[in-house]
Amino acid sequence: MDTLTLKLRGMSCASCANNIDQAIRLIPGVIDCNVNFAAEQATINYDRTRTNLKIIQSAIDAAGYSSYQVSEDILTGEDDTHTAIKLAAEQEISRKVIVAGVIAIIIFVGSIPMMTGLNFWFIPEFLHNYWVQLLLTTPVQFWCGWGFYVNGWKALKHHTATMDTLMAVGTSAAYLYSLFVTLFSGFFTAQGIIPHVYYEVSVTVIALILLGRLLEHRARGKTSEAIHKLMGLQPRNARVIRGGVEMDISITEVEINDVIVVRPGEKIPVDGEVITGISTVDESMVTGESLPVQKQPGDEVIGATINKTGSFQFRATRVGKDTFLAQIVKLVQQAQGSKAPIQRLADQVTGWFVPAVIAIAIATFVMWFNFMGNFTLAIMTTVGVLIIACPCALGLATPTSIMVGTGKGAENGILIKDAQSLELAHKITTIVLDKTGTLTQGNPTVTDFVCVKGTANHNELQLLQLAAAVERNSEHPLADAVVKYAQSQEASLIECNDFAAVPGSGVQGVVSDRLVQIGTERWLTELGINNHSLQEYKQVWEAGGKTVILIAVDGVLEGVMGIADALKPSSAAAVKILQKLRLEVVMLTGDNSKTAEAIAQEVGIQRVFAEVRPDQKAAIIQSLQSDGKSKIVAMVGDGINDAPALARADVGIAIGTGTDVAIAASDITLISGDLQGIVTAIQLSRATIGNIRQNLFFAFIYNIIGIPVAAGILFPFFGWLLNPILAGAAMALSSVSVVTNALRLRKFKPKIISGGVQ
Ligand SMILES: Nc1ncnc2c1ncn2[C@@H]1O[C@H](COP(=O)(O)OP(=O)(O)OP(=O)(O)O)[C@@H](O)[C@H]1O
Ligand SMILES: [Cu+]
Ligand SMILES: [Mg+2]
Repeated sequence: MDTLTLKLRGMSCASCANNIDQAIRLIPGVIDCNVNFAAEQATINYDRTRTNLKIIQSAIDAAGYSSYQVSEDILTGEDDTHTAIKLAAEQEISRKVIVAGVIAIIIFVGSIPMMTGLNFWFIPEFLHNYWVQLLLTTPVQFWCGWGFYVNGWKALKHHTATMDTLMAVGTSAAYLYSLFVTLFSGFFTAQGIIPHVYYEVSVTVIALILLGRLLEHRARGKTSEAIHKLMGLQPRNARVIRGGVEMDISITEVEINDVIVVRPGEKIPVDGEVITGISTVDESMVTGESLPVQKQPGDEVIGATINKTGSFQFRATRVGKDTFLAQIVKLVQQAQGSKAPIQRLADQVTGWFVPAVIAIAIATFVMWFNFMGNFTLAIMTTVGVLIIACPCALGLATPTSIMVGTGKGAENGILIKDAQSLELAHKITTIVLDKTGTLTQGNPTVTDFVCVKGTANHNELQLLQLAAAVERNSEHPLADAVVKYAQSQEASLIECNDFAAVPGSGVQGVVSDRLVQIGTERWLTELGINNHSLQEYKQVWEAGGKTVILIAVDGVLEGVMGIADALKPSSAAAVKILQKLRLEVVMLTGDNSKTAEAIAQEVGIQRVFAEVRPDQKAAIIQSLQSDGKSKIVAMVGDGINDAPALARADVGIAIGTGTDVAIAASDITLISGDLQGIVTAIQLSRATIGNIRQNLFFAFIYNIIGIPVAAGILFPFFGWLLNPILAGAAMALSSVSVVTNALRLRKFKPKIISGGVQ
């Protein structure tokens, strides 16, 4: 399955998004599709063997819209063209708003003497002439309002209707009625009716709707501010050393393995590994971690972060669209384009909204004309209904908040992969934390080493050499610790053959013709290896929260090692806060239960699942999910062994400093690995969902109150009718208020809850 993101052009409201969605879904080979009105983009999952970009694009064209592909490289300036197109569109709308606005004012002023019965010397009488008004209105109707006809027609060709249909029909009705009065005023006077024109209705409504669109456009631009901020972090140039010469080159020319020089205060251009020099780097813009990070040779640096104190040189490891920053931008864009489950309701409503409104409009007309016999009121109420009933606020309610929310997440070092996880996060009831690398720093170090045969004859060193030879082949953090320890003891390197890793248990290999097996006590017991000696060491170390591994050579236990991995400074406090939020916090680890208990006690976790094999982690998540009603389980982990559990959990949260596999399997990534990020993610989810609810309220309330009032439901009781001009104003206001409310989310700041008394 392939995924494709296309930027869309030509949508005017949520019904347009629905139409495009349907058009794409009809293509054979398209598996899933998601059109986002606020982000103006479509994300399409398709089968490469059955369809392709061209077919999809022509289907969008055929539906009456256009599309273009977003470049994956954030630096190619592709986004600039998008901005330019948007700007041009905005300028055109502004021109139309000005023309329609000025003409509306002229017509209004012209009718003041008529309405008030007073004469003003500065208001020429001819302004009230029907023919003059016709002359003024016609360009507004057909130039400013042309877009309504074009889009309405496009929709009609596909047997659908959008807000443009409503606008085209509504304003045309007012215009044509007035035109009829202008041409045949005698017809009305003959029947004893004083003829009246309603040119100002169509002019003002067009002006208001376009003004609303303009404001909405501008405000919507701000919802993707976070992405632009992220993109803006990318420096333009890099200073590389090529052929012994230092030179400034454009960032797009930097290649992998280039050596790059960074001075104090400069931005690090791409991702890489330090080769010489020591410094501290401010990574807050990418990881959300406010404290500067020490860097020395061998450490990784992230592009777009700022070098503080020293100078250093590093080797580029990832450039272009592969850099960490580019990946973040891509993920955030995808998340912003995804659909939250809460939107389903709004989607369902928009689906039948326009046809329903047209039906209500017809019914209104029939009521007023056939039963009341009032043609003028019939026209005006119908126009009012058509104009106030617009689904665009409904279509904007969810996606605008999601855009701001996910962007806010990225700003705080929390990468949210899709809207669904953002929505779910505030409902989490249970948090499962992996031990190694999640609660602990994941930099295990060997602290104790004891050999069965004692230290005589360099037994220790020999055994260490055997162990390191095997562990060199393993990617496990514990293996790393063993290898580092061996290096510090100056153990020499030997070859290892027939290496095999048993996940969750240990590793083995043949070194100098001897079978070396390293792993858990349970595994060695399974292998039939007697491991009774050295128990006293093992127990003491485990009680101290250390991981103990056993080393056997040719089936005989030869030594034990105690490996310590310090807790992250944030762990205990984060656990406390989560518990304060009434979440059940659970620890899940592959490590020995005594070690696990010791660590759990240190951070304040009561429920522990230890000695869980990697393949069982997902099963435990599942059992927690079915443990009582409405359990929403989040899993936080870093390792490859956590991936199935992360995928299984309702919300999988990966530690950004962990493995790529874990990050890929998760829904949310805490870039810096600080567990406080879980709390922030939950708070952000709460804030976003609250904001969406307010938006949906705004969007629905206008229509629920507006449509019946416009249809004249209050007329029999109070004699109230909704002037079509007011309807236009209300409609424009509804989308503006929704977007403005979504923008309030930009003020979101993680609330610091202290671990102590609240
Ligand atoms: N390469 C290895 N060398 C030595 N022991 C290993 C190795 N791999 C696994 N083990 C043993 O298997 C146990 C379980 O490993 P596993 O990877 O499932 O969990 P973990 O990393 O200890 O903990 P967590 O599940 O909290 O991340 C380890 O505690 C260790 O004793
Ligand atoms: Cu609209
Ligand atoms: Mg782990």
